Amino acid sequence: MTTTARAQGATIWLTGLPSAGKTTIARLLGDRLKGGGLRTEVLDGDEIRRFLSAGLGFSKEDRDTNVRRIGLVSEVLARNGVLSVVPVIAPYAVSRAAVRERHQRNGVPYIEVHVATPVEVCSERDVKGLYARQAAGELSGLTGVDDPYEPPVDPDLVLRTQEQTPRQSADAVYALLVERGLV
Ligand SMILES: Nc1ncnc2c1ncn2[C@@H]1O[C@H](COP(=O)(O)OS(=O)(=O)O)[C@@H](OP(=O)(O)O)[C@H]1O
Ligand SMILES: Nc1ncnc2c1ncn2[C@@H]1O[C@H](COP(=O)(O)OP(=O)(O)O)[C@@H](O)[C@H]1O
Repeated sequence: MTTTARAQGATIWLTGLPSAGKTTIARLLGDRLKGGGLRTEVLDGDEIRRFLSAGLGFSKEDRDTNVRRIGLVSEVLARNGVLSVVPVIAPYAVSRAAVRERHQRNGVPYIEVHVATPVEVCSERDVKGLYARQAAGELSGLTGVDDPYEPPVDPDLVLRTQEQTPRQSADAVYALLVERGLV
């Protein structure tokens, strides 16, 4: 088989706070990529926590392990020609750097998108009710509230979703992929 630019995979990692918009954007982007006939996977963080990362919690160590595992799965997919979209918080810079470095070492494209929705907006959206539960004292260690989120220092793209529709956010990621010759 001849390798063409269109057969090149990549990891597209969407990092950000709970309710920032990662899943919504990943699904819209995934649908658009699949609709264009491209091999695409959206790695669902919740599903991974049920299986591959079953038993892991939300300590720094467990989150790091979770992110590195997902990074490896995504890299394997990407080096086999899949556009792998990863909507996972990945709160620690060191974990994200480890995933990026592995990709770079192995020549696999890696795109980091910061879904940079402010915590005030995320807590208003509160899709899963986590912010309310934290405020009610029913949950602790919520990313961005009483657990760290280290914002990416040099992401490939920053999305200010509070100023965009979900479609506009997904289109911005798609445009970056076009610019990088990945679609
Ligand atoms: N304490 C705490 N902090 C953050 N998130 C929490 C927590 N407890 C449960 N959840 C839910 O689990 C989802 C986060 O899983 P991730 O695998 O993306 O997180 S991590 O990268 O390992 O930190 C995350 O999903 P999203 O809301 O889609 O981001 C939450 O719904
Ligand atoms: N520009 C945008 N991009 C993504 N989501 C948005 C945007 N504007 C509003 N939203 C809304 O924010 C919520 C984000 O939820 P979700 O995608 O589950 O977040 P996360 O996966 O980061 O926890 C959804 O209800 C979505 O409709």
